[in-house]
Amino acid sequence: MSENREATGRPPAVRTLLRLWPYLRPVRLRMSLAAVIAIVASCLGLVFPLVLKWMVDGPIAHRDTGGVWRGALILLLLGAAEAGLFGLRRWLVARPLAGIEASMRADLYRHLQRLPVAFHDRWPSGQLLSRGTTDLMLLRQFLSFPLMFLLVNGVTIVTGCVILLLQDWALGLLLLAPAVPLVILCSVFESRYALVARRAQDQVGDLTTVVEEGVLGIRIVKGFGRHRSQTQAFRALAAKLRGTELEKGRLLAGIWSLITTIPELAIGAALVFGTLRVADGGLSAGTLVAFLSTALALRWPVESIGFMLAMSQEAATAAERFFEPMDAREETDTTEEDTAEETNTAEPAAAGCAAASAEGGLRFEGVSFRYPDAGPDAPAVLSRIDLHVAPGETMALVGATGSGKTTLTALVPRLHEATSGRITLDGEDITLMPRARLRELVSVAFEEPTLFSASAGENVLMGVGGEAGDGDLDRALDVAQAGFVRELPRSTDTQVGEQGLSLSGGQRQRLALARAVVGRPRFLVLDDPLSALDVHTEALVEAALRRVLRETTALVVAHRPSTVLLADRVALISHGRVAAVGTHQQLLRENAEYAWLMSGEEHGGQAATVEPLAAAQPPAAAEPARAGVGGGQQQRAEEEAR
Ligand SMILES: Nc1ncnc2c1ncn2[C@@H]1O[C@H](COP(=O)(O)OP(=O)(O)OP(=O)(O)O)[C@@H](O)[C@H]1O
Repeated sequence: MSENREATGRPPAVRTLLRLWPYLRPVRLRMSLAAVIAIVASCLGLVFPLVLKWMVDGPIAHRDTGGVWRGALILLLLGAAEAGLFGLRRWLVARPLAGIEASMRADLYRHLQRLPVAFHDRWPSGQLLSRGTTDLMLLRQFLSFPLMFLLVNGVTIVTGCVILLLQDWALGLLLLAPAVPLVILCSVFESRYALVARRAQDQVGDLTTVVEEGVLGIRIVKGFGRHRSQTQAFRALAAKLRGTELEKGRLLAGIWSLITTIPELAIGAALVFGTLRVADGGLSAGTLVAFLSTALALRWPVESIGFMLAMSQEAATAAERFFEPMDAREETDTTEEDTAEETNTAEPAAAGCAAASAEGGLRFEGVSFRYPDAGPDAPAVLSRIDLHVAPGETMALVGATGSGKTTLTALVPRLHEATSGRITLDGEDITLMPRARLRELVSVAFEEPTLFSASAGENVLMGVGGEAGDGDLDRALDVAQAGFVRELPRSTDTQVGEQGLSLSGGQRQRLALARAVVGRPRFLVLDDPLSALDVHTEALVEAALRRVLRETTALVVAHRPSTVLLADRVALISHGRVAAVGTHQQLLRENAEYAWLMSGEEHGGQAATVEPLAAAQPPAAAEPARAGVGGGQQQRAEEEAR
């Protein structure tokens, strides 16, 4: 990831940094005031040499002790004022900068939530994580320090140079001569450092991804004894990052030594030249002292330019990385207005399907789909799907692994957008509906149940957006046979831990199912939601689900016959097309592929000889071994790895 980006053209650092203006705008007055205060404080430092000149040529030359004390007092007051003003600047910027960082982070998070699933399929989560943490921290540091001090030090250097030239133009020119090579060196350094800084920050993102995967996949890592290879992969990335950081260090050391040495040589030359002129009587000792003190006072502003340029480059890189995901287009209609509109217009999902028109139910009309990152020449995952699930009907989707069942279900809540064709809910095109309304109408539960670091109850109630009462929670838990929650130490208030990993797979699946049904959705999309349950629990969940399915229009991906028996009709998906639609019995009799899929036989088995399953049989008893398609491609890959 990191290497590719270096090759691409980058906008100039200044242009990237200017994009931060909308965040700075609200605090511009406070920041400007802080900058003025810092400039005054910094220029006060240049008054010290002038006081020294006055002391050397005046009270010290005339042995006036009172004058020396007065000079010392002035120096003390100047020092106190300088320190006080710098402290005031710090106080002025601390609060607005923390605010800017917080609002940028909030914007990024809000935006990520609204980006399409296709975006998240492409982007490693560690990259996003590092942009929301490390990069924003770098930006805050930049706004707090280099942004202001490049200006402050610039003004101080210009003022100091004017003072130097006014004191003695010949010495002044001698001292300023290195400015030209320094500017050239700085610009070369800047362009080199920009590339290395980008590489380092991308590598931090890659490293974060590896750490995250290692932590989340700890069971697989341990289960397959992969900790060594994981550690090696981590070490390799960490070594790469270390190399890049060392490269940064080398560049910084190079520019720092040049920025320090060249002015020091100029000061040395000015000292020799100035001393000769004092000896000749062409220059007063006080003027030479003042000149050299001014030159020394300018050392820090000049020397600091090197690392402030480095920090600015890192900030430009951080801003570029921040705006990359921010520039990605959000799902088009997920706006606040939609939410408001939805609140006003959406009928309660609990209204059931009574209002369904003749066009009602869920309808796919000539729907095709190709994953956006698959490329234009890749074959479509779904081709010309025509399917109608009547109001109140449950349709099972059956098909071999990779045939496109999950993809088809993902199109209903618009997790992906159909490439062509249209999908309607009760006659209404889903692309014309506000997403918030669509997602209230449609509830989903996926095979891989995702839970959040919240209480079990909160996880379930996510399915209704927080307006449900205890009755709904209890009903949903009963339907999903998730009564185990009540046995937990703090009942439904028990925290389920990160991603619900403190629960078993079956328990997580039941909570995810409870979340899907708690809002009594009009349309229910279930992607093999019972796969992790033992046969007894599955039979209980199915019995309860049957009642829920009577009140809703449902699309259920099914791998095993017992789940298929929940459905009124079955659609067989084969290579991204609807190969057949009918009842379970019909398809068993008439469709060899379906019969084979339901038989659980190895590929090549005699599909035609498969005994049809009796629909009247109780689900658990009707179930043979899990159908051959059960685990999916990922699971198969894991088995192969084993
Ligand atoms: N994000 C993605 N980007 C590109 N291709 C994808 C993506 N997700 C799935 N695919 C591909 O789309 C095809 C259909 O996948 P899908 O998950 O819909 O199959 P499925 O029928 O649900 O399989 P299973 O029964 O194993 O869950 C597969 O070839 C898969 O490799």
